Amino acid sequence: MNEPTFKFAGIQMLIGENKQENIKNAVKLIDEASANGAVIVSLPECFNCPYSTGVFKQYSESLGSSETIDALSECAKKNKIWLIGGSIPEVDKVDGKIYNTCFIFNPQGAVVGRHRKIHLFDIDIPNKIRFKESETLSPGNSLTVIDIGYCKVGVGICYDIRFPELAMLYAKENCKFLIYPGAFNMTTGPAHWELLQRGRAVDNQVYVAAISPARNPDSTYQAWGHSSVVSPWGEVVATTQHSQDIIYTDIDLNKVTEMRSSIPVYQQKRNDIYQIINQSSTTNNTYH
Ligand SMILES: O=C(O)CCC(=O)C(=O)O
Repeated sequence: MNEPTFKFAGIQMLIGENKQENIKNAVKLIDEASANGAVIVSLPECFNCPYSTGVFKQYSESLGSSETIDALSECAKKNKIWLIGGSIPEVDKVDGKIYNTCFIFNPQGAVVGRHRKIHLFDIDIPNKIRFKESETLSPGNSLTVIDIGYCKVGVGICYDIRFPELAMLYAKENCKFLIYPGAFNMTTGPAHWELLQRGRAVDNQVYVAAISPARNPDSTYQAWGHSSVVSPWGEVVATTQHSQDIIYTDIDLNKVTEMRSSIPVYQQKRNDIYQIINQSSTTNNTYH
């Protein structure tokens, strides 16, 4: 077996209220990750604004007139890397709706993917946390698969990780690496963040990365942090605490092949008694 290995970096950055400062910090950390050999880098969810439904509209931008997208494009091109652009509040120029969107850039700086969060984070855990993204956001309707040359990568945003069907569809599309920019909190983070990553990784025999903002004591939303990467075997192969940091992992695709040949669940699935079907109506390669 001689599959390629490539270096991934996850940027656990501190996010504040100043959009320009957030963009500047993101670019500085991506430059550092690239200088350290990363060929694919991911930012966290909502990296250019506070994570709060009340401000998404104010911070939102559209493709074609976006200082954030322009800066990421330039940064991907300068460093010649694949860049999973965390997410930003995106306003659609045609329907005016706001989405929680991850733009993805190739090493030439072109936008090659746009993942609009499919599952909105609407939860209410009494006396702990209530959050309703649907108060201001609309859900996306399509899967996002990017071929980075080494392998195909499937992208989800935060709450999307709770839905095993999405990860299963990505595995069915032969993705070997799933990346979830996310921002779990102090209630669900300790309970479910690592568990969900390990579950998605073992079920689908893929690498899984989940990349969080650093915890900002001044923020109304306290992010759990603990950005991590999990191997197809279910081991946490990179992680950190809650401060600003960059995590690095060598993604070794031999591990995917080994796992798939030693425990061949894919050949053993009982498609005669169950099926998982991609019913998304839109393709994800036209953007406006
Ligand atoms: O699923 C969770 O517990 C947290 C999800 C979340 O914070 C998000 O979708 O932004």
